[in-house]
Amino acid sequence: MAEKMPAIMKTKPAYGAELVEVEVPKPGPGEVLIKVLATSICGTDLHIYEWNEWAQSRIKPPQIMGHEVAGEVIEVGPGVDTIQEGDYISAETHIVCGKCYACRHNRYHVCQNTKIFGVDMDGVFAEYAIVPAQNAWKNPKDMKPEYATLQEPLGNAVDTVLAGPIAGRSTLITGAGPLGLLGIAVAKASGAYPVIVSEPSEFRRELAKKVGADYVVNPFEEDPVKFVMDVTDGAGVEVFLEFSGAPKALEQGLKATTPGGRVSLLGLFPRDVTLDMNNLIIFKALEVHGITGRHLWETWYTVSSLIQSGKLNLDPIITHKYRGFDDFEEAFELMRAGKTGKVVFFPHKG
Ligand SMILES: NC(=O)C1=CN([C@@H]2O[C@H](COP(=O)(O)OP(=O)(O)OC[C@H]3O[C@@H](n4cnc5c(N)ncnc54)[C@H](O)[C@@H]3O)[C@@H](O)[C@H]2O)C=CC1
Ligand SMILES: CC(=O)[C@H](N)C(=O)O
Ligand SMILES: [Zn+2]
Ligand SMILES: [Zn+2]
Repeated sequence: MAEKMPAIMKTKPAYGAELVEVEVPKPGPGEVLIKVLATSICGTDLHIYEWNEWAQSRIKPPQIMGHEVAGEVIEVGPGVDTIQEGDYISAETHIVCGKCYACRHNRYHVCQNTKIFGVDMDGVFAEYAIVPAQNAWKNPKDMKPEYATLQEPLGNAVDTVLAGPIAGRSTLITGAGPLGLLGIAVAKASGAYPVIVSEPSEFRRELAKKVGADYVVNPFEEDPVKFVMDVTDGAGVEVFLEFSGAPKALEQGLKATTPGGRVSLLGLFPRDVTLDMNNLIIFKALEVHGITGRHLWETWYTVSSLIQSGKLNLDPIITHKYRGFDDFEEAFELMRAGKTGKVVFFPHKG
């Protein structure tokens, strides 16, 4: 194995990132070293790349970026007995403390001391990477690396879609970015019908259709509430899944949800949102879920089984594949421009 490797690093507190040569790291106690077989870009990586306000408050350059991954374990650190050399793993990115009030109630997804790799420490946009053994998830050997790396964001989508009954339920999804597209795949694999998607980008509406959306609507040209009422004979949808983080989409979705229906909110809003709570939520007796991270480890079992079932239509979502990191700037800029679904790197060129 080489002693040096290329890595996409946030080198400076400014826009962008650099492809640099760094030492291949050694696994410390409780850690494993993986050969990265596939790694994908998350919206959070874009925020770090763009150096937005959140990134400025959280990231401490220089740091290797990236957290969605699939790889083969090539070395285990001292004290690791759950993972072995040769295991094919993905990783939960939230490193939880196991000791706080939330953890002691098995609510690891809201651990108050969560650290995230690729955010609070070096990440996986490299040929080799360190993963804490407690965060490793073993994959079946025949799972394609480009699917295995998507399990972490798929976990967000699974928790959003499956927070309540979905089979046979009319469903509105607002936002068909990478996460909304994964949400469509999960909703369709789980038997939702009809799945209506509201998304302003034509490119992403087309992707939504390829993934399996039954209807798509452009909320900037047509009223999505009327659209939903027409499709559902005036009833509104049973399930509203918010994946856009757009305040207007939230309001429209709540209006389009049938009284007594279920709402799951994953999208993060850029500012405080003002809503007519009485008429949009309380008098409609809506069941509202906030969604964050993934349930450990229940969500990972569901995600892995869904992929293995062959029922998740992931191929149209993976719009860009890169061998090596040489074109990483193109990948980031395309994603920033909304011209991608999921972007996957295969770091090893050979
Ligand atoms: N709660 C959590 O744990 C997590 C939340 N997120 C959030 O999930 C959301 C989705 O993530 P990505 O797909 O990566 O984001 P994205 O920004 O790529 O996708 C959002 C999509 O919403 C669309 N959109 C904008 N205005 C709209 C409107 N009025 N109606 C309908 N669609 C509209 C955009 O065109 C875009 O395609 C983001 O807000 C992100 O911050 C991401 C990861 C974890
Ligand atoms: C911070 C992240 O981007 C991560 N995917 C998460 O689920 O929290
Ligand atoms: Zn992420
Ligand atoms: Zn905790």
